[in-house]
Amino acid sequence: MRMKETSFLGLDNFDNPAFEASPSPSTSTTVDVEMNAILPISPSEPALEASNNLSKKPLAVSVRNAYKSYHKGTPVLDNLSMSVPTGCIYSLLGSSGCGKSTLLSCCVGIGNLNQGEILMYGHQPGTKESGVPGRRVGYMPQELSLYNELKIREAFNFYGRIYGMTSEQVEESTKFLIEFLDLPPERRRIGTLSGGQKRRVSFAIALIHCPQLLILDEPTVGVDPLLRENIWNYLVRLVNTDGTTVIITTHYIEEARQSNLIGIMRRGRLLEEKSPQVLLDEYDVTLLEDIVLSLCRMDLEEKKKGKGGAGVVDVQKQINTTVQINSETKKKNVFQTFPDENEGENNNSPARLRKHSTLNRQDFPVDQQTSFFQKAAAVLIKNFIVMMRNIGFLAFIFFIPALQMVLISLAIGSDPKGLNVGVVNQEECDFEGEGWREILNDCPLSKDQGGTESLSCFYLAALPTETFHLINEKSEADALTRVENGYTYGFIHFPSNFTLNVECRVSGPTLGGCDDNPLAVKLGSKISYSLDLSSKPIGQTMKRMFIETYLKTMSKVNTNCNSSIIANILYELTADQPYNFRPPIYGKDDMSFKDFLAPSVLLALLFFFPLCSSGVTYIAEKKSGTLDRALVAGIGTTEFMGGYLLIQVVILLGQTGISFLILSLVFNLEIVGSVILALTLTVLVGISGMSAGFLIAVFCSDEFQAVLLAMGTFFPNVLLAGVIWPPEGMVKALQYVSYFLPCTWACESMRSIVSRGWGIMHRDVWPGFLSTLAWTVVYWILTVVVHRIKHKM
Ligand SMILES: Nc1ncnc2c1ncn2[C@@H]1O[C@H](COP(=O)(O)OP(=O)(O)OP(=O)(O)O)[C@@H](O)[C@H]1O
Repeated sequence: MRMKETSFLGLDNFDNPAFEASPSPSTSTTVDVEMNAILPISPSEPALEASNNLSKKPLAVSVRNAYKSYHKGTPVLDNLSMSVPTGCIYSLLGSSGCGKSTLLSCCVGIGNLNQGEILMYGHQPGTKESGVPGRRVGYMPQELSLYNELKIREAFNFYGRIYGMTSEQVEESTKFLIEFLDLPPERRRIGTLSGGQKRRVSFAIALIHCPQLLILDEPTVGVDPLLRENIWNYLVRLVNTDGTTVIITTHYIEEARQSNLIGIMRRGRLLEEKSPQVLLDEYDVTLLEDIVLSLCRMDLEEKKKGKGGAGVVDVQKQINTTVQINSETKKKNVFQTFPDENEGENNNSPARLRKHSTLNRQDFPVDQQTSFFQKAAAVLIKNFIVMMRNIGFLAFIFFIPALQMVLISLAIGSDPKGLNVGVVNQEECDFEGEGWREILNDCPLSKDQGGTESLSCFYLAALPTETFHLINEKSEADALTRVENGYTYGFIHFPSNFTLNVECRVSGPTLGGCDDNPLAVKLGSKISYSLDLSSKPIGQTMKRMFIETYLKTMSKVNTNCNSSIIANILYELTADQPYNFRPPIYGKDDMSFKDFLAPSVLLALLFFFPLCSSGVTYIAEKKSGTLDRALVAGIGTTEFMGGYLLIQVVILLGQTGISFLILSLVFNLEIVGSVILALTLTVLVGISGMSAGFLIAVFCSDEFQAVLLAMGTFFPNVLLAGVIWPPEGMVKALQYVSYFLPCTWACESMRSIVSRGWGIMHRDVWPGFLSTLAWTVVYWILTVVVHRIKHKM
């Protein structure tokens, strides 16, 4: 025989308009549970009367034909209907994984159904009228969902602020909850508490604002029996005196006797929804556990048989077996029914403790909303405390971009040093002898003037000692072997009579001693370089240095030889070329690659670090459940992220200031234009990076994924945005791609400010600001939209 699913309280008719608003669960679909032997016995009269009273109350929560599956897999909620009247304790029971937490998360609005409807006080969660999320509900998720860095009092303050409580109200509530739940002192940091203590703090947070609706996912796990008893007594009292509605899940089945209604779930369906007594009467058992245990057994058996849908096993048979086992092992109900709260109050009785707190629901009217600024301030203060608790990490975060800049400045852009270069000099010059560099003060062309008469010696002496380490070679063959063996980066060759040939070339054969063959003179006056150019930066440095030194040498010859005729001609011929570089309009003659790199790398770093930090922090909040909890408490996406944004901006200001200070003081980066403009652009780029981090975080469920994604975007951004090489050097197609990257315009703008001194109105400057702002807006819109879609809020 097929049995109708859950008839609410066992009754089919409801006079209450709230029930009429939605289809009666009694008319909902049937479950495929074969109840061969079940012939429910009529419940006792008092049980039925209690059920009748409940059915007259309006519904706090109404779920109709809920269907949900994760990733289009097996349904977690399968056509489930549930009705929770106001002012009652509703216990959701069922085996592990049957969908209890999923159902609760959909009720509070952090999960969403694929089909069906949930109404909270007659309205969909997420609407203002439902009051959920918001101060109407106190939610305790299954995970602890606590900020380990906060002290107990600070955690209470955080949620108190979200609910719009005054500090006196929070104080009063805190005092009561600490005493009632036997919590450690309020100054204890949550991270140092035991698992059970943390769970109690989590429970206390749900209670702090005396909510109208309490949704508690396994609040009594890890709590000792005495305290469990107190908690249940307290819940009963809340229901009886304040009219609070409580939905609770528990695996301590017998606890649920204290509830007014029990919903038994199995595989995403609600099999029963009745008062405990009605259930016990109907199934003719003494323990609720017997009913649930048998359902769990059925699950296990079906899993073994590989069955998918709801059971086809004989429930009554299962229950009978369970009862047999239970009666052998447990002669007595281990979980005593709690004493009435008014009977014999002991010192720890919640009824007595409750008298310490004068707070009540009227202090927090549901229709009064906490303002945006109050909520954002709550997040901001919480973030600030968390940040200050990790002071070492904070210092690291402050200095990390500056440290990276120091590394980059030390490692990139400077000329290579200590390069081994061989010298094959067939002219006389003992350049390894002592004091040979002093010849730089000589005139190499005239012995009369005390010169060496060796232009080669003069040239070698002028080569920068920091860059080159010269090694005397006997022959070109030896020098070549050393290059081939990797000892030297090349060698310089001077032919014999190099100086004479140079003079002959300048003054002609009249000088005397010159070769008659002009070609021989020409060849004899040439310096030859044989170089290892496999390393472009080293090869280019060597070439540049050799030519620059040659030009300098000739200029020195001219000066040192008192502008003798030959020296003059020599200088005219070699050093003074028919072109002229006037002083640079922007930049400097001796500008290094570092000067090009520093401003743009700083921007790239200050985009990347906030991106990672905001992304990872936000994901950590998501994973720990604190984000969901804050959302249920009434924090909106914008308020939550706004609170983060402000704190990140403070960090960003620190990072930017330190980086600029180090760059200009230690590495002499000269900012020609407005420093304020450069700083503003950097901070804007950082905010843009942070916003990109939030966007990444809404897509990723794991920090590792987020960091991988961030790194994946970092390199294209650095490579294509003109950070280390100007876009003009890229192939045309990539240049177009480059214009659509978040840092390209900003980098160009930054260079124009730093090296050219241009202002905001310049056509190369304002696009950097505009594109950064535009990207930030795009990130925020996408983040909020995706977040809302995911949470359906
Ligand atoms: N985010 C998720 N993605 C995929 N599957 C999920 C997700 N959350 C829950 N589930 C699956 O949905 C099913 C129901 O999970 P749920 O947490 O609602 O069960 P439960 O009844 O609360 O279990 P328990 O009593 O052990 O807490 C489980 O099979 C679980 O693996």
